[in-house]
Amino acid sequence: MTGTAILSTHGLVGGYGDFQALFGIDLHLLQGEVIALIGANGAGKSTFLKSVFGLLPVGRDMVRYEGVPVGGTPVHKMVGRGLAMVPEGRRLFAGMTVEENMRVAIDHARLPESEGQWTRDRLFELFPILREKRNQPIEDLSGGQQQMVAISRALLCQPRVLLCDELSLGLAPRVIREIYAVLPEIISGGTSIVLVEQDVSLAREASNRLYCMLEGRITLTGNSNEISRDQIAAAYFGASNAVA
Ligand SMILES: Nc1ncnc2c1ncn2[C@@H]1O[C@H](COP(=O)(O)OP(=O)(O)OP(=O)(O)O)[C@@H](O)[C@H]1O
Repeated sequence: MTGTAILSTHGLVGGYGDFQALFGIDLHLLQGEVIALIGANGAGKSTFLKSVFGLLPVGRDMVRYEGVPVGGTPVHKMVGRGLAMVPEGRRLFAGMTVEENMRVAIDHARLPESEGQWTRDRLFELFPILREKRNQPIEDLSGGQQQMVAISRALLCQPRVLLCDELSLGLAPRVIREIYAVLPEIISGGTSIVLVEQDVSLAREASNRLYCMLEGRITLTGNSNEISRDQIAAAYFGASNAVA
């Protein structure tokens, strides 16, 4: 590994009660990098993100942030250290407006809005439609607009690492492109990104490096522009099902 890992996992195991979903995940995210985590339904991608973020119990040494063991740290403290997550399904606060959803993040952020990279104004420049809709209830927004709020809410935590769970889920291709187009700006603001993504082409295009998961294990890793489609197919479905 060259460069400094801002986030890494070491033999990460985890799951739900007696059900083990992750079997020794070794992964690292370098400063300024986007890594994509791909894999079929049920491979363990969301479980991995939740385990890193403190939503599921894991051993302390299994997750390191800037080299410091942080596994099992509660979510609010993870946010305080510099992690934020855009969860699968967005999980916005129903009955609240766009700006009220943003305020919740501001109240729990690593830094005050005035000292952080991300302000509401900057996010309204990134997603102009949200400025127009800022006083509307979240339920009145389209799926794509809600995803923009979810990303904004996470960025207002002023993260140094952003964990994104399936940004493209249920969205039209045009909207997906619009959302993925902001990733370079997020990176240039000093935030590194872990992207969980079902769409392999999108994952390869958007990332520097890629990890493929199968049944709770990493089956392939490498530079996104160097890994072949055949290698991905073998890692995604298991070697015996690889497409020739
Ligand atoms: N809350 C839960 N309780 C028990 N088992 C769960 C729970 N959530 C997920 N699992 C199981 O853990 C395994 C990994 O699921 P996970 O959601 O992490 O996969 P994934 O790769 O994110 O897939 P998807 O794209 O469908 O979300 C699966 O076998 C799944 O059935």
